Amino acid sequence: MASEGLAGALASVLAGQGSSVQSCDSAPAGEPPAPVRLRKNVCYVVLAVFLSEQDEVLLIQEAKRECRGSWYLPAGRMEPGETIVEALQREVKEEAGLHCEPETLLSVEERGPSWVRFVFLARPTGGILKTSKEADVESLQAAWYPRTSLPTPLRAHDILHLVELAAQYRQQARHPLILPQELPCDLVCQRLVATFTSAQTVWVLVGTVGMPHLPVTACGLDPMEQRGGMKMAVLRLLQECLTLHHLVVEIKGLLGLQHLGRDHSDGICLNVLVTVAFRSPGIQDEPPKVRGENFSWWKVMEEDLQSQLLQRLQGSSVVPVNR
Ligand SMILES: CC(C)=CCC/C(C)=C/CC/C(C)=C/CC/C(C)=C/COP(=O)(O)OP(=O)(O)O
Ligand SMILES: [Mg+2]
Repeated sequence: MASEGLAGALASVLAGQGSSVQSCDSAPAGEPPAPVRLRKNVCYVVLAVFLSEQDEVLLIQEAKRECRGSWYLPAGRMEPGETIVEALQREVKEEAGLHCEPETLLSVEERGPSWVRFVFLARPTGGILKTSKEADVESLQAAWYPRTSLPTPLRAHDILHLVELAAQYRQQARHPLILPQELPCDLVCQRLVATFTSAQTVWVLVGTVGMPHLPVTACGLDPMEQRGGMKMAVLRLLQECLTLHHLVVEIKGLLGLQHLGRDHSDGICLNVLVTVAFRSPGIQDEPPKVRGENFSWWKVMEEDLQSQLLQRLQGSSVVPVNR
C-alpha cells in the first residue's frame, strides 16, 4: 500500500504534475520559516524567450531610467495574486504588445530562495507588436532580431545564454514540456527525487514520518540560507540522514514546478531530481546507510517508473537550475 502511494507520487512528479505540500521533512534551525509573501520577503521574476521560425528573437527596449534604451528579453517582477503564467502574459503584453502562451519552462535561476527567475520558451498568440509610438513606462518598443545578430547595448549579457538554451531546445528537446502546476504552497521548498543507482536498479529516498512520501525540504529566508542558495536546503536534508563526506550529491535539475499565487499562497515547490553516489570508485550494490528513523531507501520495482527514472537521469532530461 505504502509502495503504491509512493509509486503514484513518483509517477505524478515524473509527469511534471506533483501534489500539494503537506509538511516539510527538513527546515532551517530555529523558528519555523515564515510564510513567503511577494513584495515582502520574496521576489519572483518571469522572462520569456520567443524564437520565430526564421530564427528571430523578440526583444524589448527598456524604458527604466537605469537601463533606458538597452535591449532585453521581455521580463519582469511578478505581482501578488498572479499565477506564474499570468505574470508572464502580463509582462509580455506590457513590454511587447503581444499575447502569448508559454510552451515550456526552460530554466530556473535563483540568487537564494528570495530571488527566483522563471525562464520560459513562449509563442505569440495575438496582439500587435509595440512600436516606438506606443512607448511608455513599461518599454520603449519591441522588435524581432536575428538570433545571431542581436542589437546593442543589451541590458545584460545573461540573455545570450537563455537564447542559446531556447535554440537548443527547439533543435532537440532535452526534457518534456514542463509548465507550472497551480498548487498552493506557503514556503519556498523543494521536493526531492533523490536517487541512488546501481546497475539498472534505482532507489529513491523517502520520508517515513507519517505515510511514506517523497521528502520535502524548506528553504529559509535568513542570510545564511540566502548565501548558500537553494542547494543548501537539499544538502541540509541529506545531511540529516546520510554521511555526506563519502558521497557525491548532484542536483540534476527540475522535474516540475508548483505555485498558486492566489489566496496569499506565494510559496513555490520545486520538484528536483538529485543523484547520490559513492565518492570512492568501485561497485557498490546498495545505497548508503540511512541514519535515524525519518528516512529510508525505496527500491523502485515498477518497471515503467524505473525506466522513466533511468531515462531522465541518463539524458539529464530536466529543466536546468542556475545553468
Ligand atoms: C532575478 C534572478 C534570480 C536572476 C537574475 C539573473 C541576472 C544576474 C540578470 C542580469 C542583471 C539583471 C537584468 C537583473 C535584473 C533582475 C530583475 C530584478 C529583473 C526584474 O525585471 P525588470 O524588467 O527589471 O522588472 P519590471 O519589468 O517588473 O520592471
Ligand atoms: Mg521588465
